[in-house]
Amino acid sequence: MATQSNTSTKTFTRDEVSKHRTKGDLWIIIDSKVYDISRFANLHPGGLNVLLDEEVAGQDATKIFFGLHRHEVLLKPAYARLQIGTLQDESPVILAPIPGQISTVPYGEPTWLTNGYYSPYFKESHRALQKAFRKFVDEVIYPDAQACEESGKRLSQSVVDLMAEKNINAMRLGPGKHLKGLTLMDGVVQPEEFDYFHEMILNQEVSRIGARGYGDGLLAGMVIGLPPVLNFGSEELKRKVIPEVFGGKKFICLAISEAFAGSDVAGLKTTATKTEDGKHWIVNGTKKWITNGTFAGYFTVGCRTEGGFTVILVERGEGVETMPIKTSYSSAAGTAYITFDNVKVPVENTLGPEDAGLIVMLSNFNHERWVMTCVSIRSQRMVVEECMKWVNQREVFGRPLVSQAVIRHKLAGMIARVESAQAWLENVTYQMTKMSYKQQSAKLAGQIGFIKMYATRTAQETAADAVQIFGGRGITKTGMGRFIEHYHRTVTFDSLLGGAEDVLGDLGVRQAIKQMPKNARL
Ligand code: HEM
Repeated sequence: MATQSNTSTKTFTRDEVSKHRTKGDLWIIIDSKVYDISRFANLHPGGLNVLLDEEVAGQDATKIFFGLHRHEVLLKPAYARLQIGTLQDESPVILAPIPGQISTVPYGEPTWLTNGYYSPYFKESHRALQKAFRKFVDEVIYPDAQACEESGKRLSQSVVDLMAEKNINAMRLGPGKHLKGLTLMDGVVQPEEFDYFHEMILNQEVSRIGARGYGDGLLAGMVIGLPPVLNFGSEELKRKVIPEVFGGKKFICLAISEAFAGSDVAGLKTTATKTEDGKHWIVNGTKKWITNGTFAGYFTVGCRTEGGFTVILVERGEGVETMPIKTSYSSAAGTAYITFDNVKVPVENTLGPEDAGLIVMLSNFNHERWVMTCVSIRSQRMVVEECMKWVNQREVFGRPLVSQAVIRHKLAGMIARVESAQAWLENVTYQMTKMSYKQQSAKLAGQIGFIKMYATRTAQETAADAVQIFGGRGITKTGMGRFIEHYHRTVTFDSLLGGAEDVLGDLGVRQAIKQMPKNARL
């Protein structure tokens, strides 16, 4: 007989539940919770008949349920309210994720976050930032990411405002003077102690959202477009632009590539010519694949000028038009095609030396590639975690999927790849904390090229393996394999943004050969 354990939760015996097993009077048990699906059954996306099966109707359907649905299905309010009680003297084993929680799935977290393991690199402030920021990502960013990745809308202003309040935007530009005097993430880390490991944490935590287009829409344009202003802009320009961007009032993007040319700067066709009085630039041309371009208010633009190449900050206004480009990830990224038609820009907006602006671009490449590497490696880890869960819960031929040797072989490769990439990343990051920016350019450009090449290549291998493990679900946009489908569809972005793999590998080898000692012989 049903007993009332408190005002809202009834308890039932398994026997009682088993009496409700027909169309119109249908109960099931999932993880000790009792659901009345009598009315829902007709609306069930998987159909009515499967619910009337004798192993399901009135029975404990935990195993079969988790073989077919993600846990999040039961957490949705529309479905959660189908629960009418729990089993007497039993409690749930499968607990809902708690915001900020650390995964206990083996290899679901980097070693430094895994209970019982050690790392020489991470101090208390790193751990405090990780803890606070993960909670923020889970509670604030993740729900917005899922909604916008689907709708294609840019991130919500309420998220930007909260990020600004906690100075997350400023932290994403890495350590430096721009953090002075700011309260970072409610004070968990002091500006003067903020280093590249803190920044790595932000990059890696945010990539757990599993929404690649939104991830770039989450102000990636700022990460690559603002440093030229920060490092090469006049004091007056910085005073105006930086607070607006960090404060989330205006967005910025980096506009270099064109349909005509990418990193081949000599081939760019966008021009900037001076007015007769020398007070303005007149900018004409087009730019393509510009992340955050559709909603940016500022554009850091690479232009051909009379004697070379110059970087100019253009503000959205007369003559600037942006159009969305459809790519294989969501338009939440704001990827744009931009036209500049006789746009008048004050010469004070010039960033760095006139006609010698290549240095402005090159100076940020290493940092940009390192950021992408952080993201690529952490996304790979999420795929490892998804696969670990799936192979454990999915049954084939009456046994868990992981009992197949070929599946274990694939997992071995995935784990080895992500662990080696993370260990290398931590080493490179440590070097960054010890070197000046100039030393980094000289000594780490090649290493960063290599690690990005390695990370994005292994990411693609892992994506392909994950699809094989998930089968049809790995190519289905909803349900069990939805993160795998998304990852597999969008993984290529990382391998192209910031330089194609072969180009980066080649850069690394050329740098190494340049440093070969003259007396080296076999
Ligand atoms: C409270 C109970 C249940 C709820 C709220 C529910 C909800 C859903 C939802 C939302 C989907 C769409 C796929 C997704 O987004 O994951 C689905 C699919 C499905 N459900 Fe259920 N379901 C329930 C119980 C069951 C049970 C007990 C079975 C047992 C056979 C079942 C069998 C299926 C099947 C076969 C599919 C299609 C799966 C696929 O396309 O891969 N469902 N269900």
